[in-house]
Formats: sequence, structure tokens, C-alpha cells
Amino acid sequence: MPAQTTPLLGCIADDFTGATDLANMLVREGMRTVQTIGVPDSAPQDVDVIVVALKSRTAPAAEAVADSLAALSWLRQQGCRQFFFKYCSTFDSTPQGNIGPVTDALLQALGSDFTIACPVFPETGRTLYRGHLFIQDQLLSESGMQNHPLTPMTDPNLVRVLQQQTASKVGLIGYPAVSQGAEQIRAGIDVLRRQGVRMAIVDALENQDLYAIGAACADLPLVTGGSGIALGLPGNFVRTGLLDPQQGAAAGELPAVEGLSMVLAGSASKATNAQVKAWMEKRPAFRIDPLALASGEPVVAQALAFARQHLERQPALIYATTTPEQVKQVQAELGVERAGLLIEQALADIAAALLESGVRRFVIAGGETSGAVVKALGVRALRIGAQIDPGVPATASIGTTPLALALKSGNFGSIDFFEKALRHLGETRL
Ligand SMILES: Nc1ncnc2c1ncn2[C@@H]1O[C@H](COP(=O)(O)OP(=O)(O)O)[C@@H](O)[C@H]1O
Ligand SMILES: O=C(O)[C@@H](O)C(=O)COP(=O)(O)O
Repeated sequence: MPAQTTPLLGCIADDFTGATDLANMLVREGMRTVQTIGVPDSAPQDVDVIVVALKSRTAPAAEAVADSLAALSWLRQQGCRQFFFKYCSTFDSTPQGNIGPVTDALLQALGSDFTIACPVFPETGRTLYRGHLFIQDQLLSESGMQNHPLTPMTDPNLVRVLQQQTASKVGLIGYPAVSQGAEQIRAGIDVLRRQGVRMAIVDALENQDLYAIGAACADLPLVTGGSGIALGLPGNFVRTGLLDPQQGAAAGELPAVEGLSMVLAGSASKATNAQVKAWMEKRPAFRIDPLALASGEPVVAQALAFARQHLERQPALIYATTTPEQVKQVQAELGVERAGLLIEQALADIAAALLESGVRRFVIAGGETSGAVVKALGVRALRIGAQIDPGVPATASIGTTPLALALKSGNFGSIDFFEKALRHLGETRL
């Protein structure tokens, strides 16, 4: 079968590492995938999927809608046949949006009357039963997400949560139907459609459920969810002869990248804290102090001097990561936004200078942090490679200095993620 020349699936992701997570799933299922940073100037070649990464999760709803519609319009111009709106597996949103308003706008633009909403991602412990989202063994509202600074999730019932964000009728396809497979799910969709439901939360517990849901959604112009639900979509293209099933692992092949390596961590999440601690037990690390940054100390220059001292011999870590208590203290002193931006800017400046010094492999922890760093590195698009850990693939930059990158969402990755990721990117001095 000749390689597909027009992309099949067009995806819009509401944040940067979330986009990479989605792309990872699609590559795993044999689709060649490129992620762009916003709507790009030119179309990527030789791809089955394009994922446009936006920064719309916490933007005002009108802005999130406008950015998402612009991405949709561009993806339609590229010839995509089906569209996917990716949000967080913890359904991160406020009562004002943006999952509801963006879904409404995309449905309307596509002339469609129905879609599903399913954030389930079993490999990272996100399951949904009778409309209630669980994070491992806890309800969403007791998982720590109730304390999220921007999008506190205090209600685990996603039918209720989504209904608050939209005037469209929201329904549920429950586990009794889902567990019986694609045909029953399709029947459930038909029933809800007849009742005037426009968006259905869909229960799922295992990957097997996600494959069935994917098959049932073959004819929907728009599918929405976390990265898990994308597992079942590539099979639809294989069944209709549009995607070569032999492509398999080759979909994730990346060019080798030569050069020095560095880890940058701007995430303060629990998983990143553990990963930083594990790294520091064996390897060099430099802490960015936000208060020193704010008082004008030459923190960036000090971090670079540290890096240059180690880089020729082994990779090193520069991190702002700290405990929630210390983050709160810094935020009280500097303000939430200023603290975040100061650190993101410092890590971005450090990354740009490291690029000049020959660093070509970067492991970056944190969604916002990844956005800032990748921008400073001049990257506009990424080809997606093999999975490092659930939700995090190896990636390679396209159209700029060849770089190997791993962008980690704060909550993802095993405790030894940094070393593991560096090895995946081709670093041998570990
Ligand atoms: N020590 C710290 N004090 C205050 N803010 C911090 C600290 N370390 C990191 N931050 C900020 O916290 C935010 C973390 O967000 P992000 O990079 O998206 O990580 P995650 O994926 O874990 O949410 C960033 O804006 C970052 O600059
Ligand atoms: O779906 C997920 O959990 C991730 O892909 C994601 O979007 C995580 O967001 P951040 O933790 O803000 O990177």
C-alpha cells in the first residue's frame, strides 16, 4: 500500500505536553504524526496526523474558541477527514469552559450534531464509571485536583461538569453499554442523539473499552477526549484501507541527533519532585531560586556556568522544582503569575544559551515550561517518536537545528524518567 499523502486525522490540543501525549498514542497505533506549535506557516509532509498544540486550556473562553476554530480551519485545508479535540485526562477546566464552548464551536463549524467526551487514560490511572472520573483509587475531587491553582476540579461527575459549560444537552453512555463493545456504544449514541443530546460523556475502564469506543466513533466528524480515546481511532482508518497496518513501529522512527544533553525542570508537581530528587542522588543539579531571580541576581549566568562545568562529561539538571509549600511562599511574595513567568523566562534563556553551546538533546519537565523552552529554541514543529513512558514520547524538531526533545507533563513519568528519557534520545554517557 503506498504511503498516505494527505493527513487523515486533524487534532487540536489545549496545551503543549497534552499535544505530545496525544501524538504519542497515535504513533503507538501506527500513524505518522507531527505536532505543530500553533497553526504553522507550512504544512508538514508525509504525515497521517497533524496535532496543532495550542495554549488554550486556561485562556478566556472566547480566545480558546477563536484559536481552536483557526486550527480547525487550517486542518480542514490540509485535507484531514476527522478531527480530535484533546484536553486533559483530569478534565481541567473552569465552570466557564473551555471544554464545552470549544466543543460547541467545533461541532457547529463541522456541521455536526453530536460528539463524545472521554478523558479516560487507564495507563495513568484515569478511569470513568457512571460518569464519575477516578484518578487511581480516588475520585477526581479528592485526588489533589481540587486544589489546582487555575482549574480546581471539585466535582467528579463529568456530566454535571460539562453541562455547566454548555447550553447543549449533555448525556452519558454508561459502562453497561461500553462493556458490550462497539455495537452497543453505537446504539447508545443513536438513542442519545434522538433525545437531542449533543455531547456524551462515555465511561471506560480499560484500553479494550477505548478501542471499542474508537470503533463506534468512526463516522463522527469530531471526537473529544484525553489521549486514551485516540487509541481506537487509527483502526478505523486501517479498516477503510486508508492507513497501512504494516507501517507499525516505523511510524515512530526519528533521525539520530548528535550533541550534548541537558535536563530542565520547571514543573513543581509531585512526580517531577520525585524525579528531581532521584536524579540529585547520583548526578549534578543546579537549583533556580525564584526570589534570587526576582532580586536581579545573575541566576541565569550562574546556571550556565554550572552547566558548562559538567556538560562535556555528563548531562546535568537545572530545576526550579520545589515543594507545594515553598511554591506557595514564593507565590505569596511575587504573585502567582510573576513567579511562574520569571522561572519560565529564565529556563527559556538558559535553553537558548545551551543551544549555542552545543546542547542538542533536551529533557523538559512541565507543560508551561515546555512551551516557553521550545519557543526559545526556535522549534515550530516536532516529529513524534517512540514512547518513553505513558504519555511521553521522544520527539525530534523539524525545520530547525536538529534537536532531540522529551517534553514531560508534570504528573507523568517514572521516578528515573530523566535518565530513561536521555537514553531514549540517544545519550550514552549515563
Ligand atoms: N519554585 C517555584 N516557585 C514558584 N513557581 C514555580 C516554581 N517552580 C516552578 N514554578 C512554576 O510553576 C509552573 C509549573 O507549570 P508547568 O511547567 O506547566 O508544570 P506542570 O506540567 O507540572 O503543571 C510554571 O509556571 C513554573 O514556572
Ligand atoms: O491528558 C493529560 O493528562 C496530559 O496530556 C495533560 O494534558 C497534562 O497537562 P499538564 O500537566 O498541564 O502538562
